[in-house]
Amino acid sequence: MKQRIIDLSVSLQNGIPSDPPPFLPSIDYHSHAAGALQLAAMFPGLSPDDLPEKEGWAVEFVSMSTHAGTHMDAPWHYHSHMKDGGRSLTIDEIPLSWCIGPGVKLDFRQYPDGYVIGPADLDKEFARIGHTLSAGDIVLINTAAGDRYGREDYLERGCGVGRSGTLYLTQKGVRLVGTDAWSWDAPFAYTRARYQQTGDSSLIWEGHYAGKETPYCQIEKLSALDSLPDDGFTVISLPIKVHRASAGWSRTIALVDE
Ligand SMILES: N[C@@H](CC(=O)c1ccccc1NC=O)C(=O)O
Repeated sequence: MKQRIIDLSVSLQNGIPSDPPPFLPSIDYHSHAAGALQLAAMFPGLSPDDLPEKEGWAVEFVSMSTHAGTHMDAPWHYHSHMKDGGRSLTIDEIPLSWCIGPGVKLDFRQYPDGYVIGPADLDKEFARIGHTLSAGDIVLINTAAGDRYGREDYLERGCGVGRSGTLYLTQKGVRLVGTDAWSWDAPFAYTRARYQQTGDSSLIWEGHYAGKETPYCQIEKLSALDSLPDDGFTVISLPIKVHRASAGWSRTIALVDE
């Protein structure tokens, strides 16, 4: 069967507000002209003028966190150990069977920024699209943040999934979820206000911390979720293996039957 490939990943890019300022990625581009000098230095007697149109190699040096761009969080990101005491999985330990599977997309673009999705919202959306959740499904949420990537308000846009919503998914055997927002949790600007009003620290990062009970991974900063069907597609998201790390950059794609 013929399959269409949809790229669900963003490009890492300088100069866009993709993360809080201290965490912005930085890409240092070395030109073909600079590369000609580097290459010539490795071959005594060679001049940059001897290279094709005086060009050597282009290369980039990148400084960034493991959470820059489209990436997958491992349970180690949200706690060092699980509720039962076992050490949390790091990104290099995630079973690849979690990373490839049937996808289902939930459309939460109409929910207000900062809204915390719970089981009733999930039930309503699964009923609307007529999908029965199965163990191993990869659940992607399309939020209002999706079409704001690279814009000033990206970090404050979209809804997130709370503790009860996350447990609803993981208790049914979901091991990988994804969002086009900055975090699986609601934007911190809203959680900060709720924390200030209530003093309740259990509201902070509640969706992430729910993974201490049943481990799961979340892909963040996805792109183009609006071009996916509701279900009937395969997600492939293979995180780069960074030894004992909390996350890995992950080129994420969907395969849709034509
Ligand atoms: N959005 C992520 C956190 C995150 O992206 C992050 C956390 C710590 C340091 C840097 C981060 N992001 C980008 O560099 C989350 O809520 O899991």
